[in-house]
Amino acid sequence: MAMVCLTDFEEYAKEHLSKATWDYYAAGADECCTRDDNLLAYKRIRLRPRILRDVSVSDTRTTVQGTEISFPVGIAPTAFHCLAWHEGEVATARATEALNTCYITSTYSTCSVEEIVAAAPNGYRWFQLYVYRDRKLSEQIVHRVEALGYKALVLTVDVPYTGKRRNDIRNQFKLPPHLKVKNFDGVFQQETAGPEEYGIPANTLDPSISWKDVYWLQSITRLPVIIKGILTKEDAELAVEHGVQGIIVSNHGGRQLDGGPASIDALAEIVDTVQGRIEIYLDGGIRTGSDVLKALALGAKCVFIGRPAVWGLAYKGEEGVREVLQILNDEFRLSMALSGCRNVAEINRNLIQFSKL
Ligand SMILES: Cc1cc2nc3c(=O)[nH]c(=O)nc-3n(C[C@H](O)[C@H](O)[C@H](O)COP(=O)(O)O)c2cc1C
Ligand SMILES: CCCCCCC(=O)C(=O)O
Repeated sequence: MAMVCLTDFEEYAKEHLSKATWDYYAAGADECCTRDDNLLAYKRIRLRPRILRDVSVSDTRTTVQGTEISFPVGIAPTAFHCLAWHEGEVATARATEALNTCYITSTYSTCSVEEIVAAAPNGYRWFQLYVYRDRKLSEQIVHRVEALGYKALVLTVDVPYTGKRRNDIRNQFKLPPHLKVKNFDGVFQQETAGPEEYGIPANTLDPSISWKDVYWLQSITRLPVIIKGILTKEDAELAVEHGVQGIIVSNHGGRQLDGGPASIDALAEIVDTVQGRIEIYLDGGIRTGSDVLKALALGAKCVFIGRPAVWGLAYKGEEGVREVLQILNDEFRLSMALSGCRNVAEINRNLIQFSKL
């Protein structure tokens, strides 16, 4: 079967994964309004293409946190890759190394960070962190990833509690016993008396985290800290004031608060507030190269894909993720050229038709 666009991978994954696994990856919170709007919002945005600009050569390279990547699309942190493909995050890491882009490894990976780095030693990676009630646990993983050469910490701030995902509840979804959250093998896997979520003790994440924990994190690491899950200009301003190096505008793929904005709709006010003081990235609903172009035109430095990477894994492991990234890269290059941009520096807000917003 010829895979032409990311939806082809989605259809393949839906057909080939077990229902419970598919439902977990696809899930949005409650009525899934925000999840669905993440995609629809791109379709409401229209572009203003420029013509006759000699687009015979185009360059999709950019930098994130000072490091060059081949195009402005990376992989967002998603949990449990071994559910989609037996090699799990090792395959994802190899694909992103091959395509020279950024892979944000989830705290809840089913391969350990050591296995991931060994499999793709030259890959460019950030580590996504959840803050635990037991700060020592978070501190230990921070020091491990620092020693392994991870280049930034992505602090996820939109999960004080897990959103209500109806099908996961109906399916009583949990990680099967042969898979583990490998970074915490022997810690999370201990018998616990309390309730579990997804096979993980439910009370591990700390719902009391606050801005002072950003200072705490900065005090235990020399890595740049990037906050993932900001949707308002007020919080963006606080992030800058707290000295972080980046923001990922994100609603967690619509899996947390239902009724919040599509991430692309939240981007402009954040960009306008931050005024270039730190880098702004975005995830949520990116499915085509023109989505990438729109996000960059509205001020994102780079975007990240969540579910499409998992669909690629379900299709053919490393090769599948490579194909997903390559298709997005090709589509992005074409959209750039068709709108008159020769490189990412030429992408700006003039490309957006505001009267249609
Ligand atoms: C199955 C799944 C698991 C996820 N796991 C994590 C996670 O462990 N940590 C995290 O910060 N975000 C997690 N996310 C959110 C993603 O990082 C990202 O925000 C979202 O998937 C982007 O939307 P998209 O799937 O439409 O690209 C997860 C999302 C999905 C779909
Ligand atoms: C106990 C919390 C599990 C969170 C799993 C990963 C995640 O963020 C998701 O959206 O799913």
